[in-house]
Amino acid sequence: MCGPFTNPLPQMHRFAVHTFLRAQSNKCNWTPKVHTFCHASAEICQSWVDRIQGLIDRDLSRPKNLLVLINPYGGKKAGVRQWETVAPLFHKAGVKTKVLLTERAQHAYDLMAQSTEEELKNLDGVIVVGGDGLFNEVLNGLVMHRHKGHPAPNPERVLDLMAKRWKTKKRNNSSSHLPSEEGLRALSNMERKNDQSSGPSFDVHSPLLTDSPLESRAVNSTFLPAASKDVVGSASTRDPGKLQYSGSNRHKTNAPLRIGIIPAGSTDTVAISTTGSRDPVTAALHVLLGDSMPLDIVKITGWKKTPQSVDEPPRVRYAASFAGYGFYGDVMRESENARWLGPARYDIAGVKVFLKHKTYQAEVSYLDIPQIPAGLKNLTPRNGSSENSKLTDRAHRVICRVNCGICAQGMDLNHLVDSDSEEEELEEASAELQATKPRWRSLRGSFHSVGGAVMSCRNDKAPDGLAAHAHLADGLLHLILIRKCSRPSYLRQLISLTRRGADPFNFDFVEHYKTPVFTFTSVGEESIWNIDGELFPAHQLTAQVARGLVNIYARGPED
Ligand SMILES: Nc1ncnc2c1ncn2[C@@H]1O[C@H](COP(=O)(O)OP(=O)(O)OP(=O)(O)O)[C@@H](O)[C@H]1O
Repeated sequence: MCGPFTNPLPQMHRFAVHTFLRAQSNKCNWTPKVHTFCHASAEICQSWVDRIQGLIDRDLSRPKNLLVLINPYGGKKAGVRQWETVAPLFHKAGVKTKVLLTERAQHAYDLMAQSTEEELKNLDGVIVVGGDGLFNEVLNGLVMHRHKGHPAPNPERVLDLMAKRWKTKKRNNSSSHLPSEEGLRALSNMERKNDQSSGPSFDVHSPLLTDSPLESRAVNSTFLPAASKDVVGSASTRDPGKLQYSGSNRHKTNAPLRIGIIPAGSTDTVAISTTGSRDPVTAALHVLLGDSMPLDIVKITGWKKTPQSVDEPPRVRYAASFAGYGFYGDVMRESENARWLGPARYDIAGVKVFLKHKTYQAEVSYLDIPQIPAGLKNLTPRNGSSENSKLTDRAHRVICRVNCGICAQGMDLNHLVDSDSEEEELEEASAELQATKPRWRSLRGSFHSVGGAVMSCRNDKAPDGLAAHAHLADGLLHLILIRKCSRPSYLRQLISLTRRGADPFNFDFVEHYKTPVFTFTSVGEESIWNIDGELFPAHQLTAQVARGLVNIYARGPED
């Protein structure tokens, strides 16, 4: 805000400029700061005010019209209070807000899904005052019927074609790529014998997708420089009531619709992973300054709720942070029965599920991209050896922060996913070309958990996140497999997540791969998927990254 007022001392005139300060302890946490300027001449003061206001008004990335959705029952039921804390900032910045309290689960989803394109065009953004669940509802409501992505590869088809191609290759070429022992193990996996073994199985060149799993959607990946944008703005109004978009007489910015999140949930993973902070005022400042960045989203397709299900169409859900099976699904299922305990329900459910120490048989396939741009290159395992991949991964760990070079590279992996390539063609291709080809790899075993993290998934319990060096907009997710291990070993792994700087992948029962897509098939007793904190039963599942599918009011963590 900036505006002149008269000094009690007769000859001085002053005006105030509202901006913010970074906290010394954690520079991701911002506090509002007011600078006061004065001059003896009222005209000069006014000219400065006009000049600053003119610059603010010309910044089209700043929102003017927002829809605010508050979950009054999320987290510690502090949603309304959090909004009341930050609403004066929106008022000062002159941002119009339409505020709605959600009345039930799925309310936010319905509002977004039922909004017409015209209504959405008249909004600069949707602000979620709640947790990851509410964010997920808004995300799904916005993209479910609007996102025209590539069809999900069916897990069964991936496995069958891999087996078929491998058999063909073996018949045609006695000097197969694979050591015979490994190949035989892989083949026996494919034939679904009751194999309890663990370890990497086999790979087949050329993905089996009918189309690329990657989004080539042009994203607004302008990572806005902090310094030029840090004056908040001017007068505002709060406009509570029903959902009515004011289409006329408004100043539409040129930025795409963005989603903002004022954290008021139990875990607030999305807010912490995208801004580094759980502070509502910081979150509000990111919105008011017009911060903008694309965010990768995982499209989850589930087939068959149970192995027995028949004639069920596949179900789709989009996730912004994490899809986890086994331990993560069981904890979520257990905690849903104890919502009345508030955020403490996760701890209690976690202990209960940990003590049961269950494992689940599954087959997991992922697309290995052997050649990806510099900076990411060595993060992807190249030879299936988990030991090797762990070493390269540790050596090239890059945390996603504000102005992230990796996310800004504009990586387009579509050319790597060439479904027309015939196996023979590939055989003839140079070694160099072969090295650039994506390939499916498949694993089978008993897992405590199977997880896909598309962002770091930082939270209070895991300060570095489940996947500390996952990027917000690189088009890849982190596939994390926890194989069967002893209870004390698993406990050590879980504890490593709670310690800053520890390495939760440095265990011989943990496997970790970066990929744009993976498929999953359960082979025995079933757990349930936990997708951004919501339960999702699926016997078979595909997770594919849609690169930069949505834009958010954030710039990435500064720390
Ligand atoms: N008025 C309401 N009454 C009951 N449930 C609601 C209402 N509004 C929203 N919900 C549901 O509450 C769920 C959880 O909300 P939210 O994500 O805000 O809090 P949380 O689960 O405590 O936090 P987190 O997801 O960060 O752990 C949402 O998925 C939504 O379906």
